Amino acid sequence: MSNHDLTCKHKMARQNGIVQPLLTDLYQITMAYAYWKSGKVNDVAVFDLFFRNNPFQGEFTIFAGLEECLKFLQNFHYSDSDIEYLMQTLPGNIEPEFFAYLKDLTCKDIKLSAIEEGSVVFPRVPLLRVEGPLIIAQLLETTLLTLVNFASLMATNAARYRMVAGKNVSLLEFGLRRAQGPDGGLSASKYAYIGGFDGTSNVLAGKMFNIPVKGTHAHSFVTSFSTLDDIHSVILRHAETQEPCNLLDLATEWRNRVSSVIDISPEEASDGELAALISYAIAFPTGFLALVDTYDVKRSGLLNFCAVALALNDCGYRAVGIRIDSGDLAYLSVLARETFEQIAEAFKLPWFSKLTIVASNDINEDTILSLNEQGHKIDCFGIGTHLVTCQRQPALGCVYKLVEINGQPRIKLSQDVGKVTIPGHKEAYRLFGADGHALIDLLQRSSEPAPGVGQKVLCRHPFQESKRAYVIPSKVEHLYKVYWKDGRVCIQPKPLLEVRERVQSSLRTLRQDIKRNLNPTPYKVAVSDDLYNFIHDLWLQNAPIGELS
Ligand SMILES: Nc1ncnc2c1ncn2[C@@H]1O[C@H](COP(=O)(O)OP(=O)(O)OP(=O)(O)O)[C@@H](O)[C@H]1O
Ligand SMILES: O=P(O)(O)OC[C@H]1O[C@H](OP(=O)(O)OP(=O)(O)O)[C@H](O)[C@@H]1O
Ligand SMILES: O=C(O)c1cccnc1
Ligand SMILES: [Mg+2]
Repeated sequence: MSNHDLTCKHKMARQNGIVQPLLTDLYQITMAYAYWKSGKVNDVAVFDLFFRNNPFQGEFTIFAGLEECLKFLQNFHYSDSDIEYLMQTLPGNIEPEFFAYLKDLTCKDIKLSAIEEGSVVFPRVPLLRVEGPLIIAQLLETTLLTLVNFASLMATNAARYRMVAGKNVSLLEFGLRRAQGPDGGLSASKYAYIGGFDGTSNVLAGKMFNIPVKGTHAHSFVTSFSTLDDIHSVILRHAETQEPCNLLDLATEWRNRVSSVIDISPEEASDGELAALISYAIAFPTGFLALVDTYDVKRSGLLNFCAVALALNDCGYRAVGIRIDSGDLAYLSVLARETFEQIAEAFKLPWFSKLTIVASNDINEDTILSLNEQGHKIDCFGIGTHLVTCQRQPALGCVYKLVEINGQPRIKLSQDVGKVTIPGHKEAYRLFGADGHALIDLLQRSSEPAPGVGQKVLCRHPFQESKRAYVIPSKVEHLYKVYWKDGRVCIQPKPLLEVRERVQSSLRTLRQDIKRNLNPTPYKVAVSDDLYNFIHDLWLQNAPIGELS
């Protein structure tokens, strides 16, 4: 296991090169031309980016991806080859002046307001508000969505794993091999860390984002050894005296002694496995964490591991622990802990009882909950597939909707009331109760005064007339800050470690019933009375009156 230096100074790391203006849907560029052709170059728009439902049958979401959005705005520029490609690809009738216009486009006239990255967020409350020239704001849609959707889904997924695992268990992300391609894997590692994982096996993610990189070894390392003769060198120098120690002799002797303590015959244990573990211990005497389930955890892996760990102890080194990657993880972790306790007792080595037990193999939220009920003795979960592919819900449905143009509100109607957009330039506030918990998120028109502490505010359900409540907040948090304006980043994004801490502090403001795994209570999102009337007046103005025949 290796630890990464966390004290490294934060800098806005370079963006994955794939994030560029052409990483968008064709229709954004064709619309840009049609806007341009129809004289909308000076139109000013407001777009909201929001989601409609929390993922994973939960009642909260973690907002992530903001830092990457800022880097995208900062670097937004069509290169010569981009323009050349568009000229070849778009229909031949497109006027050359449009390409000249695209060539000079930047995000200098865009203003981006956002909720702080790592915050808990809720349906319908915009995460980003993008204001500026219609054409440019429109061109940003797909890329901003792709940067926020998976990031927030992953961070939420990871935060849920952290909640069920509890704070005393380590969580490692092992998903790169199973992720949705290289970019999915890289993003998964970054946002798993933000959501509360402690490290990743993904080395590039470690380098790019300054995330601790950790790992053990695979079954192939064990199966590549067949007999004790496969050991290349049996010598390890003592940690202090530098005297050469024969680790094979020591481990063989210890295997006999351990076998009588735990009542497992050394004949049953695999010599190939012992050879592999000795070789691994010689390579990593200070980081000996061995996979013990290649043949049989009880009859071979544990015995061989204890033998090598005790041999290492004779050479002045302490082993780290084991990983179990198959079988009944509750039963095997309890068995391993009992074995370590027996050895600690028999050979007067109290630290042996505290050796780390890592478990992996298709683990998900439900597995962890079940293992908790069974009283497992696992210190660390290594989690891949379910975490990084977000198998339980593979997409967060963030959308990007026009809510105002040239100062005029816009509404998108739908048969499905939940899909009707909330029009106009709005502010969002989080109102807290006397016990410090967040009570409700309130959307208001930007022209309204902010709700005041100790003042009674009428909070209304955006679409159900009879659902309303008075709230007297003991604290009011304005959710938006301007992150990008006049062509520059106004608030530097926080280092990853601080965003990771923000996730936990933000989650602490939620009542437990909102966070529980089974049938959580919904958190309320409301609109002011003013905004309620504004929505419904606009709705009536825009909804066609049908004719019955
Ligand atoms: N005690 C337990 N309670 C609940 N789920 C468990 C427990 N132990 C393991 N699991 C989960 O059960 C599944 C077992 O997977 P599977 O049936 O493939 O068995 P396996 O042990 O991997 O088999 P194999 O030896 O073939 O690799 C995994 O998803 C694992 O996380
Ligand atoms: O199970 P996940 O949550 O995706 O975690 C990652 C898995 O990747 C590794 O082996 P791999 O699955 O490649 O092979 P194995 O199952 O045969 O061990 C590891 O041993 C885990 O099992
Ligand atoms: O380091 C490990 O143990 C590891 C890394 C990736 C996938 N499975 C396990
Ligand atoms: Mg596996």
